[in-house]
Amino acid sequence: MTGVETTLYEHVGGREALHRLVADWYPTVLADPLLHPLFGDGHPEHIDHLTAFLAEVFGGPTTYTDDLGGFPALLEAHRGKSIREDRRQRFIDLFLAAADRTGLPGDSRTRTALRDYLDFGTEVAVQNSHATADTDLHPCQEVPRWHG
Ligand code: HEM
Repeated sequence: MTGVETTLYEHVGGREALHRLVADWYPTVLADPLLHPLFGDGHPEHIDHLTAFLAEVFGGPTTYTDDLGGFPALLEAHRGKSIREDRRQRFIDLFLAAADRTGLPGDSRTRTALRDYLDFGTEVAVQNSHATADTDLHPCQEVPRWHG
């Protein structure tokens, strides 16, 4: 967006705010009857991995790409999961609820970016989760950078 000086990452409160959000969201995913069958009892490292991924998407440090496997790791995580639309929507709803609970800024820059990115990112995850060949994969083949 023209004239905006800060990255989205800085604008939303940096790693601390994103970590707070993901750490609040993850237990609600594990406790959710619709999502539990997919996530099982979870993996504690998921919180740090998703935090790093979102930080990178929003213009923060590139830790996910540099140290955590980058886009190939993300692809691998969703491969074969056959994510259904109702589960995709629940994933988003729980994320937005956690954003409210943890006090992520309520301004339109933050909320528009969050909603738009979640719509996009979950579409990518869903498509890739159904792919049986590389040609079925979503065309976005890298960690996206979301400018808002
Ligand atoms: C914005 C959309 C999404 C993003 C950014 C995202 C990101 C991630 C990341 C970073 C990981 C961990 C990979 C690693 O360990 O490096 C992961 C794993 C996973 N994701 Fe997603 N994801 C998205 C959407 C979804 C959706 C919609 C579902 C299902 C409803 C889903 C289900 C899973 C599952 C089941 C795992 C494995 C978790 C585990 O190891 O315990 N993801 N995702």
